[in-house]
This record gives sequence, structure tokens and C-alpha cells, in this order.
Amino acid sequence: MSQENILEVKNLVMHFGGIKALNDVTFDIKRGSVSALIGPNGAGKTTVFNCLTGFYKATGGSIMLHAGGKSTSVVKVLGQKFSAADFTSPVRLIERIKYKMFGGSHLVNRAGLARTFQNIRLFKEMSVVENLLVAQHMLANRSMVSGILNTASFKKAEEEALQRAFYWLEVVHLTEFSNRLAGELSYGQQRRLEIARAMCTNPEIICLDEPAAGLNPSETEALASMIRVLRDNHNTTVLLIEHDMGMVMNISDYIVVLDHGEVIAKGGPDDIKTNPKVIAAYLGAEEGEEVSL
Ligand SMILES: Nc1ncnc2c1ncn2[C@@H]1O[C@H](COP(=O)(O)OP(=O)(O)OP(=O)(O)O)[C@@H](O)[C@H]1O
Repeated sequence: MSQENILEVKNLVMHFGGIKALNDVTFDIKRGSVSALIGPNGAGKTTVFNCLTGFYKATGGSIMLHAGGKSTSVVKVLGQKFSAADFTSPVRLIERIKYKMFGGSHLVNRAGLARTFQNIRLFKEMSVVENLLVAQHMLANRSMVSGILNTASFKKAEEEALQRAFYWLEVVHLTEFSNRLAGELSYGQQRRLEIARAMCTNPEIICLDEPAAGLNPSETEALASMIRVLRDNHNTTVLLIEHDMGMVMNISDYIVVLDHGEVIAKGGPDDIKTNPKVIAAYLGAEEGEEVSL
């Protein structure tokens, strides 16, 4: 797809009762970039991620994902409320009912966007490779009937899922741990497994929520290299939330800064580092804390 932006977020608003978590958030993410969403604690970063990935239905605004050769409205596939205009067009009404009944974050994933979470969410009692196979159940042909009959297409889908799992295990350097329980891996290895699991769903963009949290400096450096590999060798756009400013400035092509639910700056690392609004937001966030951008 030739469209320059893989993601276009316009006037995004998210309210939780009286809390205005996001107010008029607008930004674009370029295809093939590593981009970061930063800001002090409570700025609204995870809320943006939850809206992008379909875990929250935004209160207002639009999110367009241009992947897999088509454009997907994330807000629409989650199932919007009915409006008067729906009843003027049968096609529109049927589509609205379809998304109301069968819509959800799985459709955002199918449209080409995958994510990891701030708190690791692996199946810790399952093996490493099983975690990757479970992630692919939406892609593979695994209907009950084809499974019982063990059809050729079912076997082929199983084989492909296994090949894909081992392919990504190699990329994240976990092949030798494939039969270990996920819960037995070190924290850094579990974070890498989460990335492999997300990549097994063949996304064009992956959203990483604080991937370096809890990692030591050498693990953080290895993670940064892996993120570059995703961008450079696998044509994957990466959008991350990260508090490790060294890593953010080191790997990002583009940075969006949020504060109190609003975008206060956008640009390359050099612009962001010296932006007075950004420095003030970080200094104001933790009084007395040293800030180095
Ligand atoms: N499910 C929710 N219900 C109510 N309020 C919420 C919910 N999720 C987020 N908020 C509020 O929205 C605001 C933004 O929170 P969010 O977690 O998005 O910030 P953040 O930038 O990701 O913070 P951190 O860096 O600490 O993870 C906060 O005031 C938070 O309390």
C-alpha cells in the first residue's frame, strides 16, 4: 500500500465519567517508522494505545489504519451506536448491525495492528511455543469440523503456524527455550516472547507498551536492536510508549508528546529534546526529580 501514513488519529477524545483522559489528540504515524508516544505519568499514553488497539471505544474522533491493502476505521469496527442516518441506507444499517454483533479488538488485529501490554500477559503455564500457537488461532483454519476430520487444509494451517512460531522465536533469540514454560523465562525473555507473540499475527504495525520496563541496560540495548530489526528487516512500523528517554531518543524517528491528555509536541528526537513545553511538562511531573531528555 502506497499511503505514506499507516495510522491517522484525528481529534481523539476519551472520557471516563467526569475524567477527560484525552482531549482532541491528533497525530499521524508514518509507515516504516519507529515512533514513540511519551509524556509524564497520567498523560494519557496507555489510553491512546487502548483506543488504537480497540480495547476502549473512543468517546470521539477517528482512527484510520491503512494496512493490508485497505483502510479500516478502528472506531467503526468496534461497533458504534446507531444513528438516524443508519436507517436511511440498508447497506449502512447491515454493516452497523454486523459490527455491533461481531465487532471488537480482534478485527483491529486482523486489520494489521498488534500490541503488547505494560504488564506481561503470557500464558505462564503453557510452553513458549504454545503461547505463539495460541496467538495464531484467529489466522489458522481450525474449525472443529476440519480438526475432527484432520483435513489437508487443517494440517497445512497447523504446519504454517508452527513454522511462523519458530521463525519469530529465532528473531527474538528464544529458539532454545521453545519447550520451556513461559513462566520460567527471565523477565527480559518474557518481554521478547510477548513481542514474538504479537508478530505471529502478521501485523504491519506493532504497539509496544513500555517494552523496556524492568529491563537492565544490556537487555534494553538488545531490545532496541530488535525494534530496529522489526523496522528494517520486517517492514514493521513500531509505535511504543516508553519512559526510558535514552532508548526513546536513540531509536525513534518521530515522537509525539502528551501531557494532561493533549498533544503538546510532535517531531524528531532533536526537536523534542529541546522543546521548552516538553521540558516543562517533565519538570512539572515529578517535582524535584532530575529530568534528562
Ligand atoms: N479505565 C479507566 N477508568 C477511569 N480513568 C482512567 C481509566 N484509564 C485511564 N484513566 C485515567 O486517564 C488518565 C490517563 O491515564 P493513562 O493510564 O492513559 O496515562 P499514562 O500516560 O499511560 O500514564 P503512565 O505513564 O503512568 O502509565 C489518568 O487520569 C487515569 O487515571
